[in-house]
Amino acid sequence: MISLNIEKTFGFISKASVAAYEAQVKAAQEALENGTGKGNDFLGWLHLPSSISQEDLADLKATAQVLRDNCEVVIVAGIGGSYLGARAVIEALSNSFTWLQEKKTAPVMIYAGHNISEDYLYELTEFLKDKKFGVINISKSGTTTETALAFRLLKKQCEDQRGKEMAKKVIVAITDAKKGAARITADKEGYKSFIIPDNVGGRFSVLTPVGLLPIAIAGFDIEKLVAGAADMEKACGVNVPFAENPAAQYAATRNELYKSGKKIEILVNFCPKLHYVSEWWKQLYGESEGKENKGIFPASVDFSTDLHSMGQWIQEGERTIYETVISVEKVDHKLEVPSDEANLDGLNFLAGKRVDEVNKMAELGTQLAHVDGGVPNMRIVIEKLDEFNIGQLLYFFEIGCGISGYLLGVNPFNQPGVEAYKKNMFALLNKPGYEEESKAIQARL
Ligand SMILES: O=P(O)(O)OC[C@H]1O[C@H](O)[C@H](O)[C@@H](O)[C@@H]1O
Repeated sequence: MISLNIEKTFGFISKASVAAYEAQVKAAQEALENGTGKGNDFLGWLHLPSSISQEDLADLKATAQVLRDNCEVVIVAGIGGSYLGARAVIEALSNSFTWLQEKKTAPVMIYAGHNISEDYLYELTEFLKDKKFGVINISKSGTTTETALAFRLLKKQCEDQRGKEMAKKVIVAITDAKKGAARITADKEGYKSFIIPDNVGGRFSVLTPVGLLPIAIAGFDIEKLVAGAADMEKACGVNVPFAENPAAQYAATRNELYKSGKKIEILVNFCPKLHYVSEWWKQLYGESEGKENKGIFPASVDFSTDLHSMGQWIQEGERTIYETVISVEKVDHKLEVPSDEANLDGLNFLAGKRVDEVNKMAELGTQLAHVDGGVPNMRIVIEKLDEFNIGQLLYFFEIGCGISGYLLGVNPFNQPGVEAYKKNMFALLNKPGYEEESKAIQARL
């Protein structure tokens, strides 16, 4: 079970000030539960874990098996909420060198449609030339340029390389039930498709087919992932007392820190496999809260790596930050530091110790140093990196985000600001329908 420790924020904010959020948090939880708050048409994620059926999972697993049987490589084409959740889970659970291993137990998962780099796409299509590959085209709106562009290239290559019939088998669409170009293409081509429910926004969609299908293809147990999330759904339920509800505590603490001038939350890990969990978290909190000229800026670092790059800033830079550390209790493997007679590197004081013990002391030492340096610290402890625990972590952050957004007073479920760059890009590229905008933008250049 995930636990949250906020003790090391109390030198900066008081225990009483966090406790004072109880009523407000309760109101936020009830607004979520009763669908009476802002953005209430996007609450499909709230009870998603407990409502996923065995049939849903069986359908996903069957499709995953088709791709596993027919592909050496699977491209997950999507951006933002349409790829980060899958990537976060897959990378957290995979061997760090999985794509370099000779004997593969699952297709190699590659991501595309999340940038517009010509070199990235060229190099990808080159790499795929002699590969049996499949594609999952993931886009809720079905109109996102980055993803649509990559999919256009990949679809053509897949059909040319593998033939129309096989392409039909190994291309899957995950999109809206009715709207958007991805839906039209999937229906016309006869692709297997899954629906992203209307009331689940992209950044909350990891437990829909958006995340579950790629995760199943990569060989992970989606049943356990969902079970972990469902467990957290209970642990963070509206009837759980404030002091015992980790998501309520997290939401209250971060809002109080924000009020006290801590404008930046840095999500910290000591395990590189969690890098994409942080990327997923940044979208979740950034898009949900960064609006109306307010919102905590979500940042992230991978320690101890970034202690050697960002550590100086965190220790002694502007005191507007706090840290939330994801601490993994148990590692999967055992590796001891060997003893060396010559001891030229002076490391014999570590001989016989587990590498993880060194890492844990780095973690503890960092926490104490940063708190001494004026950085409040929260700790989320998860038992280990497996499907159940990751499922818990995902839902913890989702519900924490819903509550936190309501405490902040914004609509956590829209993202109007994301359209500004798209409008300009379409105007600059002379997209039909943008004639006026094109003229106006040209006049500014
Ligand atoms: O799934 P899609 O409709 O392609 O959207 C993909 C992503 O891009 C959008 O611009 C939004 O800002 C994100 O919230 C979304 O997750």
